[in-house]
Amino acid sequence: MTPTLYRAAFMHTPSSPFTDADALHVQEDGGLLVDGGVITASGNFAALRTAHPGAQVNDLRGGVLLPGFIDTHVHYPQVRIIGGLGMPLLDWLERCALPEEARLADHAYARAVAKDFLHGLRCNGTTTALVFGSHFKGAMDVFFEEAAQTGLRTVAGQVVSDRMLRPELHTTPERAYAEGKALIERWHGVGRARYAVTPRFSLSAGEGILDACAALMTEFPDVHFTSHINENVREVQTVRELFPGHLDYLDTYDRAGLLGRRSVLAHSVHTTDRELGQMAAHHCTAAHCPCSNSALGSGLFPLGRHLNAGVHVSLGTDVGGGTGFSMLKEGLQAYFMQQLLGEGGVPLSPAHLLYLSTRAGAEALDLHEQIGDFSVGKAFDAVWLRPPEGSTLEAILGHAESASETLAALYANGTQADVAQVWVGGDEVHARTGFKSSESVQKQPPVLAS
Ligand SMILES: O=c1[nH]c(=O)c2nc[nH]c2[nH]1
Ligand SMILES: [Zn+2]
Repeated sequence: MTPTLYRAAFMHTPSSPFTDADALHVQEDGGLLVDGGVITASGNFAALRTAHPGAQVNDLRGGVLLPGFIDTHVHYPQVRIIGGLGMPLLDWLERCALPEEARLADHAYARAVAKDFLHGLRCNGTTTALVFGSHFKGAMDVFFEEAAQTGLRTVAGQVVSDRMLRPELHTTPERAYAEGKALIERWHGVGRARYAVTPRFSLSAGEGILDACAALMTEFPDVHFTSHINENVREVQTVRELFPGHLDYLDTYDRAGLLGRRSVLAHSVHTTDRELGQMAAHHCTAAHCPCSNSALGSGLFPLGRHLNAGVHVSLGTDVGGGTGFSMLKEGLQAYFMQQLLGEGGVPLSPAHLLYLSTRAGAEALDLHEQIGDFSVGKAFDAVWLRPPEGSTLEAILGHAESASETLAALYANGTQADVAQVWVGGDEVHARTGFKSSESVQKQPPVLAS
């Protein structure tokens, strides 16, 4: 097939701005040559055009091209209950989340929810997600079937618990193991799907369930692990009472043998220094979910303490405790919360926000050799942000004087309405009306033109 040369103003962070002051890479009139879904050359458009005269040009000027967003904590069964405000975590679970999760016992309902969920991801420019699944195996088969239809990259798992939720959401260690094994054998590594072993949290998962999870991870060492940790003070206190012989919350996962390079722990708001030291030693990731932490009043994420301890941090929307699928909004809220911490906060630049919503997620999932930025050899997973004509964001971008200002404006103002087109592995997975690859795109000067 003829390679495609994408012409766009693009930005990406092939390294971390937390350790590299020059992490933000910008091409104002850039070119990305894509062959078989993989970036084979990257640089200035004119130079690439000369070197590859036979390539088919896809002109994306008039917007900004970013690596596809990577959401490292988002709940599939909760898409339809986004917006339950005014409750702390445990009340919100009981009143909003769990009644809806019980409805996914019905496969037809689960399929409709999966479609809504996957649509929410892709029309917000999210190309990869670490997905907290359903308690029902059937709803997970449905989810993976629907995900395969969309072309998105998903790392997802059946959620397992055996106490303190609702009886219909409880399983046994034997069933958790058997159903997890069947799902891994059917879906892990098939197309763009991967599997994550997913006990809901230690509050609802006794030692037998955690051991069943560990057995799966021993048998299938390249699957992922995800759960919640230290989100809410009442939750933390309850876990302490349920595991009196354990040192702390992290120790409940650690002693079961669940922590490693591919472990992503959501929230980590009330984590102790001992736990941070162990998370770093195990190379775990903390998935920061600032909109959810704000909506449920869980607390202000201590980003500086995580970074100082050497814990990797990524970003998650935590739909439906969170307030929507936009990783732009999530980045902005992460910035706000560090601002609110005053001197204890980490000042986040636009480059940090881009890194947290793209490359940091790829590292969390151990997929950074394949996705997360626009380096040569990476899959072409991308989101083209192009504000609608006449929008405020269009006006702001037209007057931005630097790449950093442009990026800041995107995070401060960008919404789903600005997502014009989305690709995964070079395949178009979403296009706003009027922006199909097959249709001719209006030619406009690049937003970043100097
Ligand atoms: O924000 C959260 N959402 C959930 O669904 C959940 N379950 C356990 N802990 C949780 N936290
Ligand atoms: Zn969650």
